[in-house]
Amino acid sequence: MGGRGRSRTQRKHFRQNRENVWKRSKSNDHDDSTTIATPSDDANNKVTTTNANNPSWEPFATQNPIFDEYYKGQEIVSPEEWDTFIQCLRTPLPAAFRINSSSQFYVDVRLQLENDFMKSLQAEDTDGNEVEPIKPLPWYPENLAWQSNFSRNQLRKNQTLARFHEFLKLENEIGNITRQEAVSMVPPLFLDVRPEHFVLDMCAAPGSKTFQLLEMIYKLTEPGILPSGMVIANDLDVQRCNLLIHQTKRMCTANLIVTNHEAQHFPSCHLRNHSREIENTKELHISQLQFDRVLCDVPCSGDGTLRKAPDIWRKWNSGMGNGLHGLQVQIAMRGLALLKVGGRMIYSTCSINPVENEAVVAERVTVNFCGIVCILFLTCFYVFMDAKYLIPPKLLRRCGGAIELLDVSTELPQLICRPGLKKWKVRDKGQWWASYKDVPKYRRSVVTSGMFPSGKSYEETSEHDHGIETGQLSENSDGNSANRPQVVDDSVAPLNDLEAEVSDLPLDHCMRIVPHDQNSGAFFIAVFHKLSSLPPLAATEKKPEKKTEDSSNSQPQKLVTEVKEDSNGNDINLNVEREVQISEATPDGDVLDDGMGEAPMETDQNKTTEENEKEETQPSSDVKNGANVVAGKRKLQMQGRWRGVDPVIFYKEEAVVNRIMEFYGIKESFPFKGHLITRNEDMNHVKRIYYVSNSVKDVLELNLLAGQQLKIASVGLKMFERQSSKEGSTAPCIFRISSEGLPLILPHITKQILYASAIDFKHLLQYKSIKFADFVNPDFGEKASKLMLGCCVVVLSREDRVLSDSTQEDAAPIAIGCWRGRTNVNVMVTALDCQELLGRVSMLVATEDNPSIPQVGKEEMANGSEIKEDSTTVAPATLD
Ligand SMILES: C[S@@+](CC[C@H](N)C(=O)[O-])C[C@H]1O[C@@H](n2cnc3c(N)ncnc32)[C@H](O)[C@@H]1O
Repeated sequence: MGGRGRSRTQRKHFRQNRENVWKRSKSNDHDDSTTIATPSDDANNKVTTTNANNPSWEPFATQNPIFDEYYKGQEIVSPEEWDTFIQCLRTPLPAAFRINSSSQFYVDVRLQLENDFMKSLQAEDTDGNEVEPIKPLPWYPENLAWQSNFSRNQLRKNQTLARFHEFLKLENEIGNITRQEAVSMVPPLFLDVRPEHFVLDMCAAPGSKTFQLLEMIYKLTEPGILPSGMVIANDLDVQRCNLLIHQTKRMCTANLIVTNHEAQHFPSCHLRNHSREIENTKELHISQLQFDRVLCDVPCSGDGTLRKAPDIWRKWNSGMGNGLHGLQVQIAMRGLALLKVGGRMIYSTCSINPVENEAVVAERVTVNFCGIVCILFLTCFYVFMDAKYLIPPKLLRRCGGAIELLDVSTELPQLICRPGLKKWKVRDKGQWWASYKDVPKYRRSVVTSGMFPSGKSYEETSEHDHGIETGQLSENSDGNSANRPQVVDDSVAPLNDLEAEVSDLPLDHCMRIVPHDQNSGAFFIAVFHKLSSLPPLAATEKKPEKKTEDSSNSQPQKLVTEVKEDSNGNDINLNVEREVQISEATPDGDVLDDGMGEAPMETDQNKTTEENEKEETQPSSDVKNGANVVAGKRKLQMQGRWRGVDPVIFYKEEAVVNRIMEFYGIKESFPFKGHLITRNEDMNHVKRIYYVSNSVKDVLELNLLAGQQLKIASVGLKMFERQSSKEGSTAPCIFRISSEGLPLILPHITKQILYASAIDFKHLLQYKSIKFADFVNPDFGEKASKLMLGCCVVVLSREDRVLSDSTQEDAAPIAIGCWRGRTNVNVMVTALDCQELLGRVSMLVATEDNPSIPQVGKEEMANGSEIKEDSTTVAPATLD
């Protein structure tokens, strides 16, 4: 599992993804500046920084007076700390990365970091610089997360650093490490995920946290055994979803479904209205989607990532947070509805703004789900209706008690977190508002009561002082009319001396990470525990939010089949096809305007899942012959009601499945039949067969019965691929085992396996194709010649593996997929993976007892620059 089998397309996506890529070094220094953050280059503490995304190489301005005014006003840090805080925000972020604990070689990678790089760098004089070049993040378990912090200058002068840099790039490409901002690694650590959990990651792209969640699900599972839990990773944005799919492919997991929904409308596939189907389906294990754990890492203004994305300095204004508050509440409340009683949910943002953080939490804690729905309802119509006709929020607070806010700050004692704020103000159009009662009527569609610490509605706070309503003008401290519609320039408004409301909720249980505490980005985390079912929702018709005057940049979206559900995620009304116009005050995205626009719900992705997955070891051939292509154009695929998405079909071609089982000698004990799916309706031209875990199978079956409510972008582990070469099609079994699927199926197959000595295994990796007669061990060649024509698996013989302290006795076998041709054995692994495996195997077996094996290990591992990125194809079209 993990670390193998990535396509060229996938690697390209990695490189394009700012969050997750270690870019290959170029001779250009500017490019290097994005490769590794270089705080010490900012020697003069100038308020500028360079960025490769800036085409003119103009430095970014790293200051914004409105930002300063806003956060000073919010007292985000004490006045004494302000200078340290703001200076820290202006320096680039140290690079951080995680070792993928699902990778076969993760222990070796960690040892290399601890024993080789860290010690060597400590021993060397790194240019007299006091910055520690690499160190494990003290709060991350098992030394699996690291931070590196050195300058281009140091990199140029220090050979160990240069070697380390190459090592990072290679390991990232291979999938053994993932680049991820340090603070972004925190939320999953508080989620307490166990292997049996059903986990929902509501806003998951590009997938850094999904990857962590999957690692947690897989923790402690034996090779070849799947955990009983699963992860559903959802994101609204199709392009970002694709990044997520490529990112998580490195996990080689059968326990993941990637979906493409608005999180606030995520379906629960409840079968209450389908009792007939339930009766017919005796084996259905679940009748509704409910989750043990929910991660709600919502879209936010992203100002906590200023050190990584300095372009935000220029764009930042206080309207960003205000505009996102409503959406954040909706997503979080949907998460709570889908959470099982007893479950845990995390709400997190990479924003510093209390309106996006504590205010969202307060809204939920105060009134819980039922209350929020009603508050949203009130908010939508406040502008139209007199408050006296609406349900008083005092009543709504009685719904409280179903959710508690946990204090988990002691769970990671080494992580420096500050308690959440209990008081803040709201700023809108250059005005500060301390209480909702002060907000003029014409702004109450934008500034809602839930944004304030008390969460009190107009009725509650105004004490019937309806001056504004009756047209009396009130004046703010500057003598301006507070309720007269006026355009106030955000940059010139004075900081009002208002006394902020103080929340009486335990918002100090929330955790704020500020940059200067541990040289990191900023983050906000709140942990919820669901104590009991949420009160049933009154028959409230959810209506589209009124388009506010701030929503000029929102896109109307077509939402098909909005499934109405009550507060516990039960469907109220299924299969109602209608169109709703949704408008949001600001576009979403983790960092606003990140160049990835919001995708409409119905997208014609124009490509099938199969087409999207570029062939790894053979040219694409059979798509053209498939039924999907009509008169040169692809017919639009349909997944239930979702247009433009490939269907998910259980693969039940009895003859083919039996042939595969027979050819590889798949053990009866392995749950095989019923676990295979394809994304192609034309069974004669299926190119790939995917394997799904029990848990994913259950969800897919439920989804089918519930009318395909889930819009599934990706599911299953690619287990078999059709071998479409001439020779391949004459083999007894035309489906070869894919490199992703090999670790899972290997313990369960009994045929087509060869055990190679270290020298023959290495020769295979080096030469890729070897004639039977040319193996060092003639016995191996003979055994190979006796296998059936077609796919086979070559396993490094255990006797030839030197098990060091780091490699446990029960370590997973090292194996590669090959093709037994008429005269040769051919390796079917990408060139990059061959190179990396060669290095690892060399380290494992190159000993004094084995002097014939060249000592290529360490150099090959570190010398990533010698590896040609494009040399992916190793299995020749003609296999012999
Ligand atoms: C902060 S990012 C998530 C980062 C991600 N959790 C990770 O660790 O890699 C927020 C994500 O929310 C997505 N998003 C925005 N609006 C959404 C919505 N209404 N429903 C679901 N996802 C949404 C964006 O496309 C973006 O990928």
